[in-house]
Amino acid sequence: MLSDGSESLLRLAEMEGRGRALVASQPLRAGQIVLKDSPILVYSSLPLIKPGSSASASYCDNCFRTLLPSANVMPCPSCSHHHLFCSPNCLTMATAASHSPWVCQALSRLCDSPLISQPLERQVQARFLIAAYNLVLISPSCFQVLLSLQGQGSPSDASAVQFLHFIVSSLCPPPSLSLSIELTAALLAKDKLNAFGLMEPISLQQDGRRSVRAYGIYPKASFFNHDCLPNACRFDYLDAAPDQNTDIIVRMIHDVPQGREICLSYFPVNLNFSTRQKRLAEDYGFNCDCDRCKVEANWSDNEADFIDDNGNVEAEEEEEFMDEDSDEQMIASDSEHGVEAGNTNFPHAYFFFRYMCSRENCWGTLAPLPPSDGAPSKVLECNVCGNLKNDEYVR
Ligand SMILES: C[S@@+](CC[C@H](N)C(=O)[O-])C[C@H]1O[C@@H](n2cnc3c(N)ncnc32)[C@H](O)[C@@H]1O
Repeated sequence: MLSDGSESLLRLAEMEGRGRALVASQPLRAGQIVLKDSPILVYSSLPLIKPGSSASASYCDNCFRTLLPSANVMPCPSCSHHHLFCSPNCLTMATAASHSPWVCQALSRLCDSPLISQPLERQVQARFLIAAYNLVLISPSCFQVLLSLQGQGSPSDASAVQFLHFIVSSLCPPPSLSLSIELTAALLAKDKLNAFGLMEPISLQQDGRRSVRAYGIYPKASFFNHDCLPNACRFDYLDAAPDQNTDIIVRMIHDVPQGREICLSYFPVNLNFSTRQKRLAEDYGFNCDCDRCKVEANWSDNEADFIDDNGNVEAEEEEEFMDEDSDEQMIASDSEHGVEAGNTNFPHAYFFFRYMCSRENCWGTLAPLPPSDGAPSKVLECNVCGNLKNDEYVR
């Protein structure tokens, strides 16, 4: 199930109340790469008819690299809806896979349908469905993997499911697959629970907001459960990696012992308690009772304000944990990763100070670069903006 050597670092386990989970099968070190994963599908997060303004970035419709003005961009010769590729190689690869003749025709028909007046979310869901049904044609085994992921569909999504099912089955039914509304519902649920967002370059951030350029389904990384204080985080290098640029890697944020579950945070760690609880219940269908939530559930509104809605640790608290005496206590609570270890009511302040990116409006998480020759790296990398920072705790 887990390949590339990651099977010796992580094992798949069934955990009560959490489903499948990835657990450290040996002690893991800060910065260690515990998983490399390739997507079974990647799809654009842009509207079906892409904005033509020069302010909006354009991405290769195969590898999702940013298309630079100087690039030798190749349009799809068969469709009129702006599918662009960064090289002849990407065009050839796409024509045989993600932009197959059926996808090309299906997207063209959707661009001429009532779907284009629907909200962006609906259009992107349609893009996912087309990519998912295309898997049946280009890689039936990957389609089976997609079906095996968590997610069954819920009544709250019924109207979106009905609409998308009607549009796809009437305008562009996939060959050799009998569509059912149950299949559409299950696929959309799998997308919602498992898709990873691949962000736009930080240089395109507008008003402090950065959008997703594409979504990918990563079959092994889909087994990571959530923790509001994650011990690992994932990185992608869409514009930087010379090949297989849509692969992701997961690196440890700090050391963990054998047997510990390895978790990611499903969203930026700066969100406050009530926002996190709401998102996890509505989008992922569970109530989080991680160590951080156990502590924050008991905070009064006043204490909750230690972290404002933007994730800033407020001055008084920051001073407190930068104090020499409290420093050790917070290191201790972090290494235990439990609420018992600290006797402050903000035991995870240390995590924010050390592992949250300080760049304005970034909210990324920092993980050390991989250890070299067994020694921990002194450099932390942000998984959102890519900034590198010296880790003052590593001497
Ligand atoms: C991406 S999947 C993670 C793998 C999943 N456990 C499985 O069995 O395939 C996301 C789903 O896992 C479950 N999950 C993730 N984190 C959890 C947590 N901290 N507590 C309980 N369930 C969790 C929820 O059902 C969530 O919708």
